[in-house]
Amino acid sequence: MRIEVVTGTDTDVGETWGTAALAARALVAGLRVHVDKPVQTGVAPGEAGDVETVRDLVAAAAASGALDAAAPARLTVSEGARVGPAMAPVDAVAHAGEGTPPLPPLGEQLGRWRGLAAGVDHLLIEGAGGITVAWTEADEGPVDAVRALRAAGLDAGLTVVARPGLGTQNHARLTVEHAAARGVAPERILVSGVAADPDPVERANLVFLARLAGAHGAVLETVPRGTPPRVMSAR
Ligand SMILES: C[C@@H]1NC(=O)N[C@@H]1CCCCCC(=O)O
Repeated sequence: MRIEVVTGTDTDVGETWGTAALAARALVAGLRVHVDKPVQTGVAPGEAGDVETVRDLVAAAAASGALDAAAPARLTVSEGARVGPAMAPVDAVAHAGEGTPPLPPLGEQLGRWRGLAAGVDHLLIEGAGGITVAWTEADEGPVDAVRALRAAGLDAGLTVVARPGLGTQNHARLTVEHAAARGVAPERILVSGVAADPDPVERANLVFLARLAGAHGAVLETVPRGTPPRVMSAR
């Protein structure tokens, strides 16, 4: 049983796309996969959230023949909480108005993850935005999640999803160094949305990110643009 907590270097860097690619890779290997989003914000009741997007991408990949026809049945998804405003989770609760329940505390999320992990081979936990964005009112986020999972005896690691374009060097380095300083060196940097023919900026960024990953014992992998989302080892 493997648990992978997925965070971004920022919001909108292709975290869900990267999560779908990681799910697809595990499904191709024949594993039973669960994708959980502890806190989904910015989505109204009944609308598709990020985990439904992952499920739809996997279904489309199977329909196109890129995944075996039985793969979608090996994938399950869930959300821990959903809060309407498109804001950081703590702010979303504050702005959602009276009657909005507080965010689930980390202990409650941990209990859910233990239950979810028991039924599958691979559990992916997708965050909300970047590494310091809190999932709880006690200011806990992805690093705390990995630490709590490990403290509970589970095999958990951290993946950082980065975008390929200008600005990613600073965001990626801050993210990786923050995680490492808190005792959770990322195991993977996943560059989401890499062009088939990267421009000089993207090529330089891939070199930079490979060096950053190497310095922290992480692997660098990419998810090319274009469906289906798939993980490739970096050039
Ligand atoms: C709205 C989006 N929904 C979601 O689940 N993640 C995004 C939230 C990102 C929060 C970024 C906070 C910040 O870094 O400023």
